[in-house]
Amino acid sequence: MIIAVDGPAASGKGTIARALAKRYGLPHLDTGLLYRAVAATVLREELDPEKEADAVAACDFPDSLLDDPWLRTDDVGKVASVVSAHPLVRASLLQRQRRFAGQPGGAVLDGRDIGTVIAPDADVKLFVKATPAIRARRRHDELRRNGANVSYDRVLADIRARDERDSRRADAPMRQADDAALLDTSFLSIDAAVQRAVELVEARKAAQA
Ligand SMILES: Nc1ncnc2c1ncn2[C@@H]1O[C@H](COP(=O)(O)OP(=O)(O)OP(=O)(O)O)[C@@H](O)[C@H]1O
Ligand SMILES: Nc1ccn([C@@H]2O[C@H](COP(=O)(O)O)[C@@H](O)[C@H]2O)c(=O)n1
Repeated sequence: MIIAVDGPAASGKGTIARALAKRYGLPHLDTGLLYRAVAATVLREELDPEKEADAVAACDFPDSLLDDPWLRTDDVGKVASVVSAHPLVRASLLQRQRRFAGQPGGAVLDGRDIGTVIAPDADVKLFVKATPAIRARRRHDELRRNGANVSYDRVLADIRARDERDSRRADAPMRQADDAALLDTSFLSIDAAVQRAVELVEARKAAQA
């Protein structure tokens, strides 16, 4: 079974994807990490994220980079959203994601274009959303827990800018696939959001049986 989980930054899609992977015994890929690894390489090598050729050169990163906690920071996330708009960067990361999705038994992938581009034939597609203010609150809390000294207003502005870039780019913009179930986590606890996701997966499985 392939489960595609898409949605904007800090909507809770990673939390839900990890929980679904555990529940159904499937491997999980956080595809945002791949774009973050490209961004981190661009930053480390002092390349220009706006230049497609520079970003493409950064796609050849070592797998070990994916474990670097630096990738999870907001600064890297912002640059990830810039490099991810280049079609040649997306093309360079496409096969890796498709191979992961296509492994025997299936997989859970979360990102922005899983249900639309990476795995358009996924058995189950979820689009996870929450209001920008609630997402900013969650991300701000998370950053503060991790020791970052950043204001809520700055986090909200970053989230809005990232939404804008991710949904307006020409190639593989973030959007809900026509056949994806919408899961609004704005007023759900983590447990309730995961429970709802499981219900949606079970409903989709039953409809396909
Ligand atoms: N339903 C929820 N209620 C409260 N907090 C939540 C909920 N879902 C997730 N969170 C928290 O919000 C933060 C962002 O969640 P998560 O990392 O799953 O989002 P994401 O959509 O994968 O973000 P990104 O695209 O930036 O990787 C985390 O600190 C997580 O614990
Ligand atoms: N399938 C995807 C996944 C991510 N992106 C881009 O990467 C940025 C960081 O992603 P996170 O999920 O780790 O926040 C994101 O803002 C997107 O620009 C993507 O394009 N496609």
